[in-house]
Amino acid sequence: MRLIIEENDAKAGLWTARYIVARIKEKAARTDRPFVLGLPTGSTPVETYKELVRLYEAGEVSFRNVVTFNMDEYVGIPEDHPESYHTFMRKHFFDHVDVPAANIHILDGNAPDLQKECEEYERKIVAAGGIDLFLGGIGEDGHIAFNEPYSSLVSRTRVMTLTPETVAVNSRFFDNDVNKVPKQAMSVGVATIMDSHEVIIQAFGHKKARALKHGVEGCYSHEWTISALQVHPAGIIVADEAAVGELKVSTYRYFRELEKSERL
Ligand SMILES: O=P(O)(O)OC[C@H]1O[C@](O)(CO)[C@@H](O)[C@@H]1O
Repeated sequence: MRLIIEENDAKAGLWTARYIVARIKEKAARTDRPFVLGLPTGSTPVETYKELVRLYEAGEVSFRNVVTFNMDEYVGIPEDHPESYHTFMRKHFFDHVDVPAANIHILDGNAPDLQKECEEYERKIVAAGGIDLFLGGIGEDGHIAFNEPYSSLVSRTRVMTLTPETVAVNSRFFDNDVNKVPKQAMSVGVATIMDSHEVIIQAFGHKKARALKHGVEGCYSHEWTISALQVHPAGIIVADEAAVGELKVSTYRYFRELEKSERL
């Protein structure tokens, strides 16, 4: 696992966006096959999307040959609801870049058969050749996508019941009213994410520090689903200084030194 520590979320967003662009270009240079990108929503990736849009507008990258799979969506709210992940993605990314509509995949939280929708999503990922790079964030309880604590670490896309903690945290997007927050979501599983060739998890702010500590220094455990990244061959955590605030000094220094030597 690599741990990239940047001063703040804006710098971490730049690092991540540039890394993604480099990967897209690298694949384009060796094959015509599309780059398959897993994408998150939430406040965490906003700076990354801003930079990806900026790089697109500057002519540094095209998303014409990129296929996307979003990690999750609420169950039961209209697709055009201001807080649906469909709306989020259009607002922050898809409306500003050249990714073809046919290449975009987001789970349908209103599908007549949710289970079937989840199974088809897994099949579509396989048909696309698997995910090259999955970008994600973490919840304060260490969840990745909506894989709440005690989710199976070999889970696949399915309907999840959100914990009261996640409902409370997400109520900030629903007039601070927990009753307005959907109680269920569809989410890729931990194994869906871990099957990706590369995984980048972003963590910003002190509110994520406990989750990050468990993810980096804790045991591989379903209690903190972020810990699954420990067994991924190419996992990267991109954090700001606040999010690494609970790490041991020795852990912090080790990862810092590692990155210095990687750059040599
Ligand atoms: O970036 P935020 O808003 O803190 O949200 C964190 C996490 O919540 C989710 O949006 C949903 O669980 C994840 O996809 C994300 O990683």
